[in-house]
Amino acid sequence: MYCVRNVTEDLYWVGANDHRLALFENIHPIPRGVSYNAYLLLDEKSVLFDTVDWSACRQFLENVEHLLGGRGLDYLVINHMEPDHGASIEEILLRYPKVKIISTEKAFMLMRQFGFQVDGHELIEVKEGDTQSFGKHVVTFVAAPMVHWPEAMVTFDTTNGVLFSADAFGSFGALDGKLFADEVDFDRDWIDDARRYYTNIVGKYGPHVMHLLKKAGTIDIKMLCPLHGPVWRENIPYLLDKYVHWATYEPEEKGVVVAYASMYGNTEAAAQALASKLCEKGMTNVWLYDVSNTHVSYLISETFRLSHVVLASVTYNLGIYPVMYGFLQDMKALNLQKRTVAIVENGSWACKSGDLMQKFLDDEMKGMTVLNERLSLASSLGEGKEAELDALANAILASMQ
Ligand SMILES: Cc1cc2nc3c(=O)[nH]c(=O)nc-3n(C[C@H](O)[C@H](O)[C@H](O)COP(=O)(O)O)c2cc1C
Repeated sequence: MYCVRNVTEDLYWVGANDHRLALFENIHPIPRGVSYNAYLLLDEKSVLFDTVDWSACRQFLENVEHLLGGRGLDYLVINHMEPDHGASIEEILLRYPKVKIISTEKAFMLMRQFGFQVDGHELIEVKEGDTQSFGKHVVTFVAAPMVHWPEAMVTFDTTNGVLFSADAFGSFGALDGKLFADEVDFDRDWIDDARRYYTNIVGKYGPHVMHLLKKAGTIDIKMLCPLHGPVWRENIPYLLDKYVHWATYEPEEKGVVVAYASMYGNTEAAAQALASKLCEKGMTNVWLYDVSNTHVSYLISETFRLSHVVLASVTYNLGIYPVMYGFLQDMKALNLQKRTVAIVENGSWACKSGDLMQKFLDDEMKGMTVLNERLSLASSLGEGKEAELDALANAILASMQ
């Protein structure tokens, strides 16, 4: 049975939702599932924009077949060939062998590399600024390298202002019927997943995203059709503003993420005490996470959101606690910058974690300001530590002015 929705009068969502996948890219937990979006335009020509993951292929094919109603498929535009969108290309080719595939040179190269059997079909290689008419609708192709793979492009329908934005403006989370962002309370129920999706999947490529956003600023976008998550037809500046923050590594809010690593609870207790101090002093936008039981994708997302980070770690065999070290490496890998960091260290006989975290932040990352004040624990937060704790909280607050 088909499951489709109208996007405009002649454009349809033909994607599918996946609640079975536990880990996106086999790394990131997606407890609310994910959608694979594809779109079918029924103009004088019939045009399919992207395909879906293999797991959603059957539903997708039923959707396309239903809407075509016996009509052939004229074009398949592949904005992004990554297998969670391109895996069903061959199934389309088997059913509609006369379809012409429009994509970039790099995408065709990668399709061959992945073993997608596209040769023998009509391939139309496009580049930045090329246009194509499908009847009433004329589209233009815009290169979007590294958003989030090198072959990516986006397609802008100049007739109605729809931007097929590939992985840009996407989100984790299954749609479950609610196709449009204005059909949900996005700021309450979706923004955390959208941020976690962006920061972990595309976060590294901020300059490339800014490049695309600058190009997008020159066209009159009425609708954003991403390959995951809701379609945007209202309040697009809200999402663009979030993207500018994320892509330039500017925090969205003044606030503190406290990430702690603790084996026996003493470093955790210090993190709690610091959070209480901050709240007592008026900064209540404070969020505590145990790195051992919080997937790092959530830590990354929160670190992109907030201006300040407290790293509280035990020393572990003369090193940083391994899970905390993993978090630091992820921050570096995703190019996170421009945060103010406070350090809490703990060691019972040879405390090293503070110096090592400081060195990592100074040497390996860009634009991180580490506060001079540091809370240093010998096993636990003893009575005599009140002044140090206070000084650290004050330093965090002072750096927010
Ligand atoms: C496996 C293991 C290795 C540790 N290695 C060190 C170390 O090299 N240097 C040190 O000063 N403390 C070391 N510690 C002690 C911890 O850094 C920390 O002081 C202690 O676990 C108390 O903090 P917690 O209650 O937050 O876990 C180690 C503890 C464990 C369990």
